Amino acid sequence: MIIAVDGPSGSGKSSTARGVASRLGLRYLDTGATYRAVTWSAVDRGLDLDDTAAVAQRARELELEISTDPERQFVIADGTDVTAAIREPRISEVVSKIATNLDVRKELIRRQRAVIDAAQPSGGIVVEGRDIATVVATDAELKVLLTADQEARMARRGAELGSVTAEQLRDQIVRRDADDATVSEFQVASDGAVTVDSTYMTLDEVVEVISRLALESVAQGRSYDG
Ligand SMILES: Nc1ncnc2c1ncn2[C@@H]1O[C@H](COP(=O)(O)OP(=O)(O)OP(=O)(O)O)[C@@H](O)[C@H]1O
Ligand SMILES: Nc1ccn([C@H]2C[C@H](O)[C@@H](COP(=O)(O)O)O2)c(=O)n1
Repeated sequence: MIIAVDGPSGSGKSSTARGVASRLGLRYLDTGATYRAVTWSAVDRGLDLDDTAAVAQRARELELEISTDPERQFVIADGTDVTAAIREPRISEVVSKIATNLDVRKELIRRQRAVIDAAQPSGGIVVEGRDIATVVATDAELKVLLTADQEARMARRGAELGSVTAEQLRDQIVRRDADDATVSEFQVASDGAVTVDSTYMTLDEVVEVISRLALESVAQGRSYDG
């Protein structure tokens, strides 16, 4: 089974997808972490991030190991544990440049699909990002567009980051979504996707709703099979 969770920044995709995977005993893939790892590597090597060919070459060459255990997440890039480093503001500020590089996307989508395929024998995977339902795993059994209004998303990110200015928060949420939306459609639900608006829901409630939708889609699949 594949559960796709897409949506804008700060809507709760990572926390929710990880929670659903833990609850249902599935694997979990944070596709944003793959874009962040390439960004970390390009910055580490001092590449010009506007040099799309050089950055795409880096994406193809990077040795990337990403955990799909929802209880123990890590990312290793060329032998370095970058789990924490890829979340630093210096990476968040520039990651959209790498995520809008179409050759980088091609390479990372190929790798993401390989991870998804590898998870199938163990029961399935919850995959979160921006283009999972529309590009990476169009055959997902359940497609969720997870939203929350902009104020709620900015407040959540503010609480997570601590002391940040309103301008920094706006950059993290509004500017990044605008840039990312130039290459992926994550602001309206794609065909067959269910929209879950988490603005007034707790994290536990969102995990509960999506887990229930997943179990219902499995039950429905069984009855179609006869
Ligand atoms: N329903 C919720 N209610 C309140 N806080 C939430 C909820 N869901 C997630 N959060 C909190 O909001 C913050 C952002 O959540 P998360 O990182 O999961 O979002 P995201 O959509 O994956 O963001 P990004 O795409 O930018 O990585 C986290 O601190 C998380 O704990
Ligand atoms: N499937 C995906 C996943 C992520 N992105 C972009 C969006 C951000 O610019 C960056 C990091 O994502 P985050 O960790 O903040 O969710 O990668 C994308 O374009 N497609």
